[in-house]
Amino acid sequence: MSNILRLALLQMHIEAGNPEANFSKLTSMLEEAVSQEQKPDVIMFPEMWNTGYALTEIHTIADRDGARTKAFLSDFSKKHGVHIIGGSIAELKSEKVLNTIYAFDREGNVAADYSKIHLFRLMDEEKYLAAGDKPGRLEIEGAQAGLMICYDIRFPELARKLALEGAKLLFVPAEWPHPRLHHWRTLLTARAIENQMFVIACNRMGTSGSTEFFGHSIVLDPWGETIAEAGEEETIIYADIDLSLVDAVRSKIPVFEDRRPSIYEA
Ligand SMILES: O=C(O)CCC(=O)C(=O)O
Repeated sequence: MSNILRLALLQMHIEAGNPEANFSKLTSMLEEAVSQEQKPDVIMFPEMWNTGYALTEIHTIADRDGARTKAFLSDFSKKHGVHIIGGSIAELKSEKVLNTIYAFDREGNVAADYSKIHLFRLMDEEKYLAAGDKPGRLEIEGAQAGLMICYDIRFPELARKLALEGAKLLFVPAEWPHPRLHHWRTLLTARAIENQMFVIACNRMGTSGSTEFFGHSIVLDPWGETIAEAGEEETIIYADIDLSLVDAVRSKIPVFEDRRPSIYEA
């Protein structure tokens, strides 16, 4: 089993309230990613890519039980033999709308589902969406990975819990807007450094109403160094990561052995 994983992050524009346009855009970007000479092992995309933040109509346009999304992404991952971290979608479940990541293995099986735990009140999420209540984890080529969505990265406890449970990678789909680029880069870098893990974050780009999204999808290594980062345009970024770096960093600076939780954990 190789320690090297090739990643593709689809930094796409999302049309609010138009799932058809978004499915079509995603399809063409997925086709582009798998047509590269060196096919990616893992493909991911941004938060709420099916509907965008059309919150006032979200109940009507959310994907019921994620059925359409799951069928589409399962077929694609199986056909091309790739892992997919399916961004997140607005999903209607028991008459509630959740913001959910579905991840797929190379055979098209659902490898994990995770619904955003922390709702972002600055964008009225709590008025329209229900929060998830369990962490998201999966295994990719023998390595444990964690899932978080956008605002979740402001909660270091969640990333630390995932790392303590063995995660070496953290995937973060997002719709993170201007003017908080500094927060985006700083928080993601801090999660990578403090947990000595790869952080792979895919943001949307483009505008929606008066909100401007800056892209800057990024892949950070366990030292917090940037391996790849997009600008503000619609693009796909590719990155090769060597999973053995996690153990190397953790043995050089043994943060996890040096923790003293009895002093600072409630
Ligand atoms: O925390 C932030 O500044 C942005 C979060 C956000 O836009 C979201 O969770 O959708």
